[in-house]
Amino acid sequence: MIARVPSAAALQYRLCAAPAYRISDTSKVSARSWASLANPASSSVPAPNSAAPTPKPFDAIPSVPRVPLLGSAIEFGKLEPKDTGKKFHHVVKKLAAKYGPIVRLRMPGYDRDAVLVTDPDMVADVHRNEGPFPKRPGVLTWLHMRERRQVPLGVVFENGHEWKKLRLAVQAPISQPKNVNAHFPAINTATVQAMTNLEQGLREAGPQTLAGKDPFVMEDLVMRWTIEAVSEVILGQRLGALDAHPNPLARDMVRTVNAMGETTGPVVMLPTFIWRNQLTRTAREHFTAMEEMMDVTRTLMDTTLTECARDPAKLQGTFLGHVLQRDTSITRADLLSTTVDLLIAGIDTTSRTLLNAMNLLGRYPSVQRKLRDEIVRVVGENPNVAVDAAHLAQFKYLKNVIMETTRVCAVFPINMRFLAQDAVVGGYAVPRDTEMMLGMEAIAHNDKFFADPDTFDPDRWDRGGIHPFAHLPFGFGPRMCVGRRIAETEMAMFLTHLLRRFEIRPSPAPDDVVFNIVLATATPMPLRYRPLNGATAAV
Ligand code: HEM
Repeated sequence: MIARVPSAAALQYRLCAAPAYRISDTSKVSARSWASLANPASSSVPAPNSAAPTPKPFDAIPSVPRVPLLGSAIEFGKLEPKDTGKKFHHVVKKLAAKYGPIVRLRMPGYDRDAVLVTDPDMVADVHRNEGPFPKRPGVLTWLHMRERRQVPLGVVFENGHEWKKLRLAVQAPISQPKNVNAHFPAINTATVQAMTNLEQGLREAGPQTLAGKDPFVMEDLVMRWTIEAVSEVILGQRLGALDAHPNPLARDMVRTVNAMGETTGPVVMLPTFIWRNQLTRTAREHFTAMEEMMDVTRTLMDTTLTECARDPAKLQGTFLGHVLQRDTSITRADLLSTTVDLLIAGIDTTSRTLLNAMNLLGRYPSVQRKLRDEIVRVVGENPNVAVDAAHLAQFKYLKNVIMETTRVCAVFPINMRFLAQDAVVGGYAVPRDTEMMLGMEAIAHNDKFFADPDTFDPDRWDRGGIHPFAHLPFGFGPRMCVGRRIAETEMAMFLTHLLRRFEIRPSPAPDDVVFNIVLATATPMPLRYRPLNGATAAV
């Protein structure tokens, strides 16, 4: 049966005035959280449009050539000859330019076609047909590793009822406001420590760096800060990732998250038998990194649980505590896989978005000034004043800055879904279970959907007129990012502290961005800082 779904163009394009974000009853995830500016007003499906034209057949969708084993990789390589896997976001844009906004292709290792869409109306068509248990394909190498180790797939890769069970277990502790707000003091303290580390780092790097003339490499510090914040929420304790001699487990985590990021793109472009048998160095490094991430998390979890057996109060309000106290259906193995998922999904995404935000704020001094003015108005000038939930609720421009950062510099170039039912997508009949690739980054950079798309213009989110499915940085529907509230809180907290202590000096745009699970700069993000007058002394 074809579900006739009217074009999303029929929806009202509303931004800030949108009523509470409503998702299917199967998910109790966040009501519209404070940074959710561009979420569609509702995910409910409008009444079918009986006047819709008969859909064109699936086979009429433009198709990318493919060969056995390699799928469409040869055509991908022609479009983007160098580092094709690492530049898959460019491939997506070039496919859209060559074949149009809907195209069939085959990923290496797959025996079925996927459909790539790069039009917000079609993204809406897909989400309206994702069903109450939205299904997303996994990364084949990650699935293989978990199957080999006989551990469950975890909340990111599980599907169906098993996913729902894990999702419900995760959701309350990490997305309900009262639970996230409970971690504010610890995240605040970690952020102050990160600011102290930054100032010390600038001093140690020399007067040119302290004066904001030479760049400062910030990746490691931001990543360690994110680990500190996420581990507070998940494990109920700070790891000491920001200490002068960081906890070795935190160091291992930075290393393995980076290695997983760097190796996934190239390895998934290889024929399956090559990575399965680990015939290349990158494939070997990839599997080693995944194994290590699992081992580090197991050690952390075991240590936490042993400590908490002695002092159960420690786990109060944390993800682990919540699951252990209330949910007997979650096994220890489920807990391990899902904790790995939360750490992987929560570290690189947030730290990359912050690095992007800082580079953009340096390049757009008037935006930075306007943001600092708002921060000082809401929290005050004294950098020692802690930031709390009431402050965050008052920010308006900060929300726009984060939203615009995720648009200009997305961390995920594509999102994925399987259709839950036969559907009409972009006027074509697409059968259920078809794998749909949503080219969100290509849409965000298309001047058809965003005026002057390369310009960092946070005010555009107040002007309205943006298609509600044109920018979904945290995804959409019951399967949208479960860590959104934590991510928003962390980023707001970090920028609020940073801009009260430092000026971000102008730097060039990063010249090379690669697909390392998330989009990341190939070399350190160009960033320069200068402490504001006397602001740092009292930390
Ligand atoms: C700026 C930061 C972040 C961005 C841009 C981001 C973005 C996303 C996106 C686009 C998805 C896919 C949603 C969909 O399929 O509709 C996702 C899923 C997910 N994210 Fe995030 N995320 C961020 C931070 C976090 C954090 C901090 C955590 C956890 C602490 C987290 C945990 C997850 C998990 C577990 C999923 C899978 C949810 C599921 O399949 O049910 N994310 N994220």
